[in-house]
Amino acid sequence: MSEFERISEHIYVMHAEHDTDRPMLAAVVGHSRTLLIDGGNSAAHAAAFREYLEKEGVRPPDVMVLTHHHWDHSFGLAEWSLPTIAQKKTAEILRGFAELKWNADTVERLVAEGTISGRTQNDMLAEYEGDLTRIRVEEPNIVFERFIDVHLGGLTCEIRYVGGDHAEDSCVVYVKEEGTLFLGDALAQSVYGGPMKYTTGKFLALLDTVFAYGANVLVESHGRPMSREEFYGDVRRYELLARQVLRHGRNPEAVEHDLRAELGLAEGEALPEDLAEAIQYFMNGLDK
Ligand SMILES: O=c1ccn([C@@H]2O[C@H](COP(=O)(O)O)[C@@H](O)[C@H]2O)c(=O)[nH]1
Repeated sequence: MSEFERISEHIYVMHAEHDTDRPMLAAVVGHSRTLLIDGGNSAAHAAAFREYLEKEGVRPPDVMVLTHHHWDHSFGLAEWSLPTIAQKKTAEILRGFAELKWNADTVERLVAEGTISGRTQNDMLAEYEGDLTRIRVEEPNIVFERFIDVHLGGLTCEIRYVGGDHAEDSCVVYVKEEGTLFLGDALAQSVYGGPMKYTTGKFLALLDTVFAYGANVLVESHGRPMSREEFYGDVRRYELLARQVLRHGRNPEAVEHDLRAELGLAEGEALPEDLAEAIQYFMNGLDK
């Protein structure tokens, strides 16, 4: 069941849906322009958000930005017929995807070569109801390298390339006057091209970048909007973990031991599952 919400005076969202891996879509509405953040994973996903915005009487999007190239954020692009802003690498990757003839064999080949995962293949099959020939990919047409600002009338969205493990082209979008930072999936581990990983240096540098905004609300594409306090509380656990990995290197037992002490876990109390997985991702990210 799709869930829509006006999260502030100027920001409307369609929340993430996990069944077919639909990320959050957002519309940032200024006096003279509306910016759409991400295009969705399919025409159906895009249409659901557009219909909600119409129903709410919101000024329709004038321009879109992609947070990164992954299918779930970009394959709905064609449905919107909008000027689309993307980082240079995002545009390059989607140009390559746009040239493909999409069908089950193409997706099978992309899985075999590690460009996407078997889980993505399943998510695509679910979203496109088994017919992968319905996939349409379009290339973005406004390309930037490091920063671009979008003025919406009384609101400025600062788009910034940050990279990271999840996708080499990840960007964040800061709605300055609202103090709201859209993180896309920038803080997540890698998902394609081998075992999932976090690279300690990249992760800690990214956290510094994120903290420097001093945002009041932080939004991850597959999560719920969080207050600064909630977000810092959650991500701080990963920061502590990354610092233990810097200290102990390829010694997961020592990492876990000291992390448990820092988190104040009692003897016999289980390490939260997400952190146990993340230890493995950080180990995978260490140089061989
Ligand atoms: O652990 C995971 C998480 C996700 N995937 C697949 O990758 C794509 C892109 O990742 P996002 O975090 O959703 O952007 C996602 O649609 C899943 O199909 C994965 O293989 N393993």
